[in-house]
Amino acid sequence: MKPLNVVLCFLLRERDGVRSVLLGHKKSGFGTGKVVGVGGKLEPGEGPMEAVCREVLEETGVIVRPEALVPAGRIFFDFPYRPELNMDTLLYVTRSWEGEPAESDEIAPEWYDVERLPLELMWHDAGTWLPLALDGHGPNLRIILNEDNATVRAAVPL
Ligand SMILES: Nc1[nH]c(=O)nc2c1ncn2[C@H]1C[C@H](O)[C@@H](COP(=O)(O)OP(=O)(O)OP(=O)(O)O)O1
Repeated sequence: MKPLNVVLCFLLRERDGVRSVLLGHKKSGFGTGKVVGVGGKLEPGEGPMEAVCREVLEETGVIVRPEALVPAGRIFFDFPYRPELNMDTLLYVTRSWEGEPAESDEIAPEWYDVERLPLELMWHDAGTWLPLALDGHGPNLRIILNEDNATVRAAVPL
């Protein structure tokens, strides 16, 4: 089964020596109730960077330009027990945007200290790849989920 093509974008800012990342409380759709990255599925005919700019605008009201996006890795979320959920996910970070993040129907955005990510509120796998992506290590991983479609069976190089 063909995976869904997905993008995630992490806005990074530094204030008073503290590096923060914009994450969001998901209010609807897949992963409701979790803290997640901003992003979503590509629309037909759309390129990944185009999708990032659209999703960031839809979910947070912030304008990000394609030139400001830095590729930050690729994660294949592999759900062997629900293969229709498989997602091939491109990660991006950006340090430059216009506007202030605001709540939407999909996401309530919030800044988190990169050194104290809210991993207990996120997908179980986030601890495996998110710190690597935010530190510029460009993780390239297949995350294989367990039968509960939540906990991690394995993380293997792509
Ligand atoms: N194991 C996992 N760990 C994680 O951190 N994020 C995951 C994940 N599996 C999926 N995701 C993310 C990637 C993607 O941003 C999101 C699902 O895409 P969407 O936000 O587009 O879903 P929705 O159901 O809200 O879609 P729409 O109804 O089309 O808005 O879930």
